[in-house]
Amino acid sequence: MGTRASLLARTQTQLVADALTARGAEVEIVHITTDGDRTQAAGTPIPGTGVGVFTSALRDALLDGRIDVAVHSYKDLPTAPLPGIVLAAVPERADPRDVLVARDHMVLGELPPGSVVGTGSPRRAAQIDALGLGLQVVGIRGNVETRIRKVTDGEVDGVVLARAGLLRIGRAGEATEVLDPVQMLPAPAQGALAVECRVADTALETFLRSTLHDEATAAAVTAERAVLAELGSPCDAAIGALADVVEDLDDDGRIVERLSLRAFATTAEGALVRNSATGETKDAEQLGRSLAAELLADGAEPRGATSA
Ligand SMILES: NCc1[nH]cc(CCC(=O)O)c1CC(=O)O
Repeated sequence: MGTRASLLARTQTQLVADALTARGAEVEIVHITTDGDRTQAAGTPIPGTGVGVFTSALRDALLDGRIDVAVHSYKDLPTAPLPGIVLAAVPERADPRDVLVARDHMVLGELPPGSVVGTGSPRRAAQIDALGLGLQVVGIRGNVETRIRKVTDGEVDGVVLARAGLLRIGRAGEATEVLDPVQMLPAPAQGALAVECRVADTALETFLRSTLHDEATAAAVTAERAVLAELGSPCDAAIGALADVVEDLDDDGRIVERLSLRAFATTAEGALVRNSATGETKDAEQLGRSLAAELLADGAEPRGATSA
């Protein structure tokens, strides 16, 4: 198995490795350095887009046989499938919500106007602006530990991070507020992992799927990513989406599972447009696509139109 060298990536890979080992697999983990890690370490911004910079080196290693299994943060993967590689399993997702880590134990509403919130995510920045609290958003980069340190060091008053990442590295207790998705919709597939192998390794694919795959997570993430595929790309798009599997009653009064999906995107002027829909879990992809179409009809900026 290959992993990036960051604490979060290593922890996520170990989580999957442990599950495979428990089922009798022999696992060796190798570290792969990505362009994203290199540019991040050098402190240079990744121009325009971060799409795939963290995931492409792992996929290269998979394709050329240095590794057999790659574990990605699903939300960092480009939406287009890559020939030769198959998504073998989507394990049960961790908490998809974002959290605030702020100075003096403050929640968002307690930060005085003018307070500086650090995030490199256009999605988080757009939603913080939309709260109208007078907070100032500054772009920051670096791994999770680096970003928390910017609060401790007083460089910023707060940062917004994925709760799943903090949970995995054992630092969820440092969050000062868990942000409600009504205020802060997470990135599509946030908190979920994507476990990939080569298309040709069908026995390995079957093993990974039977050991790791979670259908409810996969349905939710499929709907969320379908919104993204229609409207933008990971990292550079101010797009949020969150699907929950909920219980509903069908026409005969029987309990059925349905997907409840909410999403937002931004107009060319930077205003938020939000919408929501529910559908059957088996139609997850279609549910996401039609919600994206509604967002476009509501004025969301179409894919590729953005210059910033
Ligand atoms: N963009 C980086 C990234 N990719 C995955 C996670 C956290 C884990 C996850 O969301 O699955 C993070 C850090 C963050 O957004 O705070």
